[in-house]
Amino acid sequence: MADQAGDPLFHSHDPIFNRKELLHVGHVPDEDRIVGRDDEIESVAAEVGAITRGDPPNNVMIYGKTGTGKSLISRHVATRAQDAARTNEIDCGVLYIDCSEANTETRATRQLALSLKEQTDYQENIPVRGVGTMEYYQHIWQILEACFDAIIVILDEIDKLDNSNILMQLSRAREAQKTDAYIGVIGISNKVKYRETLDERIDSSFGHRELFFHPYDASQLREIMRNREDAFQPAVLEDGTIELCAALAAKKHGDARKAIEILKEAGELARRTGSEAVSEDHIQQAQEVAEINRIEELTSGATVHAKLALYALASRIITGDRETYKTREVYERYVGICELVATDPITENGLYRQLKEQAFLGVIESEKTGGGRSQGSYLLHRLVTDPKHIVKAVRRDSSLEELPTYDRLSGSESSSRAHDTDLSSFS
Ligand SMILES: Nc1ncnc2c1ncn2[C@@H]1O[C@H](COP(=O)(O)OP(=O)(O)OP(=O)(O)O)[C@@H](O)[C@H]1O
Repeated sequence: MADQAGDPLFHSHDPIFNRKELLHVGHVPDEDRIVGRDDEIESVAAEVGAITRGDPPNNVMIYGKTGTGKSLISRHVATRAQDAARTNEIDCGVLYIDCSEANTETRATRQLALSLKEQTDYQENIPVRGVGTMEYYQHIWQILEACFDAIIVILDEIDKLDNSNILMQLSRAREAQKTDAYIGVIGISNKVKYRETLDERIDSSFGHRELFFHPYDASQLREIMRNREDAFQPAVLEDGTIELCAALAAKKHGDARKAIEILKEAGELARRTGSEAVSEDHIQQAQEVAEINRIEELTSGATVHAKLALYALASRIITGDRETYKTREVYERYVGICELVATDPITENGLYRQLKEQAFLGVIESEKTGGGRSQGSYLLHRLVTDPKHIVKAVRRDSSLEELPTYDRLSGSESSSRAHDTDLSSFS
């Protein structure tokens, strides 16, 4: 076998990245790389901080759009509280549960029990299957009794849990004499209306404070990225790239994750194309890739007809002179497109339902407009993103790759190619 270090196939030096791990999705940055969240850090600490003095903490719910630092700040404060508690000789555990994966009470309690076991020298076997929620709670109470004075449990994406009983069990554990340890829960959700979904009994026993994290503005996003500039080799990021990346992410909704992802993708693009620097052009291209990926992900569970409906709306916008179209107008285009891909169309009513589902997923916006008493009202549909991205995302479906490209629809590609599609039905 060839010696990898000496094999010219594998470069020992990465010309673009220096510490790429700083840009990985799951990376938790050090304290000195956290920017623009001082007030939020203090607010969360004020709720759970009593733990560090051996007093009962408050539960707290953090709301905010994606990428606004909810998970990061929760983990950061919980870890600092754990350290501060230790200096006061208080044993405080920190547990993080991603409820989008552990989305049932059994899964969440199993993960809690297993994580607690991992942090201690608890000897009893905790089976991973074949036992119910009650048994996992038993292990949790036993471990808490034996090993902890307090714990902070972070329940990320809490709205994905199929029921919220765990909140009641954790907040009533002392009262029900299951354990003497104090338990503080930090719940995290993108859905501001989560509280309304809680059973009254659970809501009252959970008795939490609510905090709202606002989106970052462009200057905060710039700072967040500047603080990770050493992810790249010195002088690789051209002037203006971070500013552009921050401006693009701020335009979306101030999502720090998106900003970091775009920066990383731009670096990958530069490396793939053999460039020595990351330019504004790489950032623009990376943003497009990120947006197409996002749409592909959002529509991954959708039917072919839903994708064709989206494509029909996008193609109307590209070839027309308006941003909004009625269901009937989208349907007419959709029927023509079905012919192109040899698929039987569904009914107009069926298409209307598909469009409504896409509105629910946040890919389009549908607004009722109309017409006065005699004319009746109708829906107008608009895309939330650039139609070019929709066309590219839909064409990634292997059964739909024969659909006309964006360039073909917009007329920027010549129509003399061998496999040209007849667009006469699009007029
Ligand atoms: N204030 C900040 N300073 C530095 N990096 C940040 C900051 N806020 C967020 N980030 C980075 O942005 C990414 C997303 O942050 P985080 O996971 O905390 O967002 P979130 O609000 O929990 O999003 P979601 O609801 O999608 O889970 C992470 O990589 C995180 O390190």
